[in-house]
Amino acid sequence: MPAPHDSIITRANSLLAGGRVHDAIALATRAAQAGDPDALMQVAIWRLSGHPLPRDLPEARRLLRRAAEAGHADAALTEVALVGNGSGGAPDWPGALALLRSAARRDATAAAHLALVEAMALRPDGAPSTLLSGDRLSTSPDVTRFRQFCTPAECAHVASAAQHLLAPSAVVDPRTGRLTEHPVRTSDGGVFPPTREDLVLQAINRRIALATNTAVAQGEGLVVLRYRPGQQFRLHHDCLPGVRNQRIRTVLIYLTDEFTGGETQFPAASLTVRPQVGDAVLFTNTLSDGRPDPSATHAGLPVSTGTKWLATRWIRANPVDPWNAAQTAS
Ligand SMILES: O=C(O)CCC(=O)C(=O)O
Ligand SMILES: [Fe+2]
Repeated sequence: MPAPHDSIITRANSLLAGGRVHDAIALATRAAQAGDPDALMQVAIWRLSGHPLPRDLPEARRLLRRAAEAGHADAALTEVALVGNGSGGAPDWPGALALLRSAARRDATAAAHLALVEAMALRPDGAPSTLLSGDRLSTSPDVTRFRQFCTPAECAHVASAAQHLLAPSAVVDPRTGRLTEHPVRTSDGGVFPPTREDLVLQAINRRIALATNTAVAQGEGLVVLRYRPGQQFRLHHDCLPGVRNQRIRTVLIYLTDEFTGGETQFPAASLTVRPQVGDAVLFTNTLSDGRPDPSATHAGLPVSTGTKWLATRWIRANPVDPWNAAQTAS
């Protein structure tokens, strides 16, 4: 028997670990129905992940709503993310912003997000209200740089929001079972899942959509990479082998510039881009017929000193569903 002071969540998780799935669900669901904020959040997480309950995004949103109303700060932020990015309903920027405003009255994290969003010039749908203009650095490959695409405060936010997502890009060697260095990318990195797309990130994603003349839904989840001295992204192409929905464009946003080395290089154009904080580089990976453009091969050169932080958004030919990873891979 678990100790009586164990939380419902601890008890539900130990029931799950012991294979007593029905008992775990019954315990947490009962507590959620009684209005326990942690239980509401737990059942919402199960509804989002699809384990041990079937995925049900609208139901997850209803549970998050009740948890947020009961004062669960993380539930409130998750609800804001889902309302804004259209998980379990149509994307609703004004609705998400109103929820963020109300969360910001109680929660410092929400208030910090709101301050960053309020400093942006946005249309009612969250897209930038100003035109973005870039400088063409090369035509083959097609590379454009947008100076100060993000403010230093936005860059700092993206990097710090990504801290808990970072994992070494090591892979398991199938022969030895041991972790070994990824053959191409030695940085640490992570992808923001839809549940963690706060409105600062969503506004940046909308800005990227405008700059690339694509729909927000064509973008894969924003990736953040951190390169320490010696780390690099060796020469590669962003197109994926054998997929129908190809990565047609890439946007890189330099989140820091207090480092040496770490330039982005496009050998076919003899082009080397020196990162400056907030600058974005947009390039096209495919030719007009949709096939990969060989000249778009590029590298992130090794960092010599300091730490390079980068945000990458790979943009597909057609919308991707962030809740369906299999679809992203094909
Ligand atoms: O680190 C860089 O400058 C390049 C990153 C890159 O190629 C990518 O994220 O696809
Ligand atoms: Fe790349």
